Amino acid sequence: MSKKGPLPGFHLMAKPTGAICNLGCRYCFFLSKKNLYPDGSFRMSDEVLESYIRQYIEAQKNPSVTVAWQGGEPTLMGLEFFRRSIEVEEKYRQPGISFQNTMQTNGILLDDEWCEFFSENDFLIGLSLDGPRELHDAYRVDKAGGPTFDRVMRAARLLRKHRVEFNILATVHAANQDHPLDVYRFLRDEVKTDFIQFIPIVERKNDTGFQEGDRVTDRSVDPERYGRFLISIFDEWVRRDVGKTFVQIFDVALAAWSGAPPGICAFSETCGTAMVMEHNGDVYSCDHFVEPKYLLGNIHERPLASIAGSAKQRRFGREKLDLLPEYCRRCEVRFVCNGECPKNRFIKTPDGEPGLNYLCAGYKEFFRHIDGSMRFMASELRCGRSPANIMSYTGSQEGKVVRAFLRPGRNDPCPCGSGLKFKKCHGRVDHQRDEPPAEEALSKKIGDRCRKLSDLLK
Ligand SMILES: C[S@@+](CC[C@H](N)C(=O)[O-])C[C@H]1O[C@@H](n2cnc3c(N)ncnc32)[C@H](O)[C@@H]1O
Ligand code: SF4
Ligand code: SF4
Ligand code: SF4
Repeated sequence: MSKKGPLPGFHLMAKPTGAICNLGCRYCFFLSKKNLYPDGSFRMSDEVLESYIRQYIEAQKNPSVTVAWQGGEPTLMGLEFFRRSIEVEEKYRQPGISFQNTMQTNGILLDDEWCEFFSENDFLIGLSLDGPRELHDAYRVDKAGGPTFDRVMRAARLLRKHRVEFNILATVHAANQDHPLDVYRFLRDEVKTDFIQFIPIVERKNDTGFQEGDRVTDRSVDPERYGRFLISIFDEWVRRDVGKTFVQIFDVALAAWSGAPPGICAFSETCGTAMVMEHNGDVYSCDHFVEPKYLLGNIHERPLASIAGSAKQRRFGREKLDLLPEYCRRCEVRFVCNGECPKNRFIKTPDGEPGLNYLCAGYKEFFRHIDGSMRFMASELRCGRSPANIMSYTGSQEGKVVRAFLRPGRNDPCPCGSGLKFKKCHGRVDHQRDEPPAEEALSKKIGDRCRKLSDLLK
C-alpha cells in the first residue's frame, strides 16, 4: 500500500440527518450519537451536499461511484433532498463515471412517490427487518415503544411493486437467535427477498455509547447461539437455495474458500476503507466508531481525499491486522474470519491475551461446519461449474459431499483424482499462497477429473 494519496476505492456512507430517527429501536447504536452535536440542526445543508458529492467524485479512482445514504433515518430529509442529490451528481458527472445510489432505511416513510423515485434512479435499498412479526417487534419499535412490523412490510410490498432492488438487513439478537429458520423462511418466502444480510447485535453496556468495556446488554446475541443460527440457515440454504437466495456471510465464505477477497470489511485482513460522514461534513473512521477519538476531519476544512488517505485512517485500518491476537493467527479458520470486526474484539483468548472477538466461539463452529460444503462449491467454481451443483448431492444424498471432501492434508493427493497434491487442486486458502494450476491443459485435466468425481457422487 502506498503511503500517500487516498485509499484505493474507499467508501463513504453519508448520514444526512445525523442520528435523528423516527423510530426508537431498543438496540440502536446510533441514536446516542446525537449527543456529539448538542447544538446541531441535524439536517445536511445543500452546501454540504454539493461539496460532498463533488469531493467524493474527485477523490475516487473508481469510475463507478457509490453514493450511500444512511442514518439515523435518511428519509426524514424528504424526497426533495434526494432529487437534489441526483441533480448534483449530474452537475459533477465526468465522462466515464457512473453512479450507484444506495439507501439504508427503516421503511416507515416509504410511499409510491418514494419508490417511483428509487426505481427511476436505480437506487439499491437496504430495508431493516428482523423476521416475522413477534421477532421483529421485539426491539424494532417506534418512539412510543409501539410495533413497526406492519409498516415495514408495507414498505417491502411497495418496493416490490415498483421493482426497486432491495436487500434485507436482519439483525440477530437475543429475541430471534433461537429462531433461525423462522427468520430465514419468512424473509425468503414472505418478503421474497433475494439478498439477506445478517448483522449480529453486540451491544456494549456502558454510559458513553462508545466501544468501551467488556459487558454486553441482554439484547446482544449469544456467541454460540449465533453460530448455531448461521448453521441452521446454512444447512437449509445449501440443500435448496444456492444461487437463488444470497446470504452475505455465505458469499463471503465462498469467496474465502475460493481464495478471493471477502468483499466486506469485517472479514478482511485490514479495514479502514469504509468511512462515514455526519450531516455537517465531519468524517469518522467507521460507522461503529463515531466517537471524538475517531474524528478524521471536516470536508470544509480538509479535502475528502486527504481525509481518506490520512495516516490516522491508515493506522485505523492496519490495526485490524496488527492487533489480531496470536490465538487468531493460529486459528484454522482465520483465512475466512480474520478476527471479524475490531468493535467486537473485547474478550480474552484462553491464554489471557486481550482482543479476541466476542463472537469467536460462534464463528469457529460455523466456519468449521461449512468447510466440506464450501470446499465442494469452491472446487465446482474452479472447475468452471456452478456451486449450485452442490444441491444435487446435499438434496438427495445428505452428507455425502461433506464426507467425500473431508479435508486431506495439504500434501495428500486431492480426492478428485487429478493426481495433484490437495494444496494445488481443491485446497482452498492454500491456493492464494501457492502457485495456482494456471496452465490451460492442467485446468482442463482438473475439470475432467472433477466431472468424474461429480459423476461418482451421483
Ligand atoms: C443504524 S441503522 C440506520 C438506517 C435506518 N434507520 C435503518 O434502520 O435501516 C443501520 C442498520 O444498523 C442496524 N443496527 C442498529 N443497531 C445496531 C447494533 N447495535 N449493532 C448492529 N447493527 C445495528 C440496524 O438494524 C440497521 O439495519
Ligand atoms: S430505525 Fe435505524 S436509526 Fe432508527 S432507531 Fe432503528 S436502527 Fe436506529
Ligand atoms: S471497524 Fe469493523 S465495521 Fe469498521 S471498517 Fe473495520 S471491520 Fe468494518
Ligand atoms: S474464529 Fe475465533 S480464533 Fe478464529 S479467527 Fe475468528 S475470532 Fe479468531
